[in-house]
Amino acid sequence: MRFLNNNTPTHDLTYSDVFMVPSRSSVASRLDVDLSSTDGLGTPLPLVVANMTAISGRRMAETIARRGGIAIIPQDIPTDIVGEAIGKVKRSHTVFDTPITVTPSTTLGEAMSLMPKRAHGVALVAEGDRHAGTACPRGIVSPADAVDEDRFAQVHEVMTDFLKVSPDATPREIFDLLTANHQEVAVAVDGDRLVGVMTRKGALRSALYQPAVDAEGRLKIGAAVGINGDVAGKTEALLGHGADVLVVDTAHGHQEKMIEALAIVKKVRDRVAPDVRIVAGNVVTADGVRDLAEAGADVLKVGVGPGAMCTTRMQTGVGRPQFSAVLECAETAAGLGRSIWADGGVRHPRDVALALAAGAGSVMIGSWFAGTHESTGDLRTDAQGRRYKESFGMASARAVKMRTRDQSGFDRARAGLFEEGISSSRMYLDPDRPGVEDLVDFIVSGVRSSCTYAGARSLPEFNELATVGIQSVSGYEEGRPVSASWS
Ligand SMILES: NC(=O)C1=CN([C@@H]2O[C@H](COP(=O)(O)OP(=O)(O)OC[C@H]3O[C@@H](n4cnc5c(N)ncnc54)[C@H](OP(=O)(O)O)[C@@H]3O)[C@@H](O)[C@H]2O)C=CC1
Ligand SMILES: Nc1nc2c(ncn2[C@@H]2O[C@H](COP(=O)(O)O)[C@@H](O)[C@H]2O)c(=O)[nH]1
Repeated sequence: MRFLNNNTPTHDLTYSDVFMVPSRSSVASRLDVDLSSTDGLGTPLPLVVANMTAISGRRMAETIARRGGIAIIPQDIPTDIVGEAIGKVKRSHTVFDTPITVTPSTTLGEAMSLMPKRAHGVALVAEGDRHAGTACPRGIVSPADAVDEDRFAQVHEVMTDFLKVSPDATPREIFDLLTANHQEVAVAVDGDRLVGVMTRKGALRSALYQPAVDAEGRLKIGAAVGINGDVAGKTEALLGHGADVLVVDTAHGHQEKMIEALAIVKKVRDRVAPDVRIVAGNVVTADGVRDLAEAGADVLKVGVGPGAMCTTRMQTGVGRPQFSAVLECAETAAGLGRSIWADGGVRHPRDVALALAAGAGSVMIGSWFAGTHESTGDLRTDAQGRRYKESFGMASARAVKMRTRDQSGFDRARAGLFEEGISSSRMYLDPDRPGVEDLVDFIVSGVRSSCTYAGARSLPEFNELATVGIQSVSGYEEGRPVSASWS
C-alpha cells in the first residue's frame, strides 16, 4: 500500500480519515478476485467473528464458516459448553443450512419463537433424533401457516408439504426447482433422513463462497483463552475438543502476563496440535507485535479502543486510530513472517477493504454482527415494532460479573468497578440485511470491488497495489449516500 502522491501522514488515522483512489486495472470482473485470507489460517474469506458473548455462538460459527470465515467462541463460556459448540459446528453440513427442527407435537407458539434463530425463517417438523442424525422431516411450518391459528395448536396440525431435493443436487438445480415450485426453502434428504435446507439465496451463495474447512473437511471454528486461571488446562481442553485456532485475548496484550500465558499456550499447542494457529492481542504498536511474536503468536490481534462497545479511550485516553495501528502492525508482522487481524471499529464494507489494503490478514467484526438472526441473543421488538438484539462489551460490568462468577461477592463487585465497556446496547436488525450472510454479501461485494479498483486479483496484490489518500471530514461526508430526500 502507498499513500497518494507519497503524502505520508504526520498523524494517526482512522478508517474514516482515508480513501482509496482507482488505478489502471486489468481485472475484468469482480468475480475474478480471490479473497482468501493471508493470515495462514487457510480460510477462503478474511472475516472473523469477534469472541463476544452476545455475538459468537454455534449458530454464528456454523453460518460464517459455511461462507468461508471463522468465528471465535468467547473465553467466558465454560469449556465443556465450548466443546459442545465445536462438536455441533463440526457435525454441520458444509453446504446445506441446519434448520430449526421441531417435533410434530411442538406447539405453534414454541415453533414461532424458534424461527428467528435462523435466517431462513421456517421450522422443519421432524420425527427422530436430530442430534443423532436420525431426524426424518414430515412437514414445514412458516409464519404464514400460523396466521389465525391458535398458538397452542400442535405443528402437525398446520404444517405443509415441502420441496424435497437430493443432497447431490447442485445449487443451480435447487435454485431452479425452488423458482419453478414457488417455494422458499428446499429440504435435502438422504433416503428419509434430513441433511439440511437451502433457500434461493443460499443456493446463490453456495456458488459464490467456499466453506472454511479443516483437514477432515469439517467446518472450522476457533476459541478464545484468557490470560488468567488454568491457561494450560483450558488450552489442552479446547484443542482436544477440536478448536481450529486459539485466540489468547486480553485488553492490554502488551503485558508480561500475556507473554507468560502465550508461552504456556504455545507449549501445549506444539505438543497437542502443532497445526493450530495462535492469535494473540490486543496490541497497536510495532513493539507489541514484536514481543508477542517472539512469545509465540502466529497472528497478532490489533486494535485498542476502536470497538463499538468500547469505552477504553474515553476512560483511559489509551488506544490508537485503527487504520494507522493496522498499517504499522501489519508491516512489522510481515517483516517477522507473521500476520495480523484488524480487530474492531468496522462499521461499513469500506472499513474491511481499508484494513485489508493496509495489510491485515483478516478482519474481526463484533457489534455489526450482533444485530443478526445468528448472534446469540434473543430477538426482541421495541415499542415501534423494530427488531433488535441486546449486545454488551466483554469488559463491561456485565461481562466482568459473568467472567468472575467463581470469585467471592466482594471480589466480583470490585472487579466490576474496572469496567471498560458498555453493558447494554440495542443492535437493530437491518430490515434489508437481517442475517449475518446478508452482511457478508454486502461486505464481500464491496471488498471485491475495491480490489478491482486497485487492479488486484488477490489480497496480497491488493496490499501491494492499493493507493490511499487522506481526506477531510467533508470528504468523508461527501461519500455518504443520501438515503431519503434532500430536505
Ligand atoms: N480491544 C480493546 O480495546 C479492548 C478489548 N477488551 C476485551 O474485553 C475482554 C476482557 O479483557 P480484559 O479486561 O483484559 O479481562 P481479562 O479477564 O482477560 O483480565 C485481564 C487481566 O489483565 C490485568 N490487567 C492489567 N492491566 C489491565 C488493563 N489496563 N486492562 C485490563 N486488564 C488489565 C487484569 O488485572 P486487574 O483486573 O487486577 O487489573 C487481569 O488480570 C477481552 O475479550 C478483550 O479483548 C477489553 C478492553 C479493551
Ligand atoms: N474496550 C473494549 N473493547 C471491547 C469490549 N468488548 C469487545 N471489545 C473489543 O471490540 C472488538 C469488536 O469491535 P466491534 O467494533 O466490531 O464491536 C472486540 O473484538 C474486542 O477487541 C469492551 O467491553 N471494551
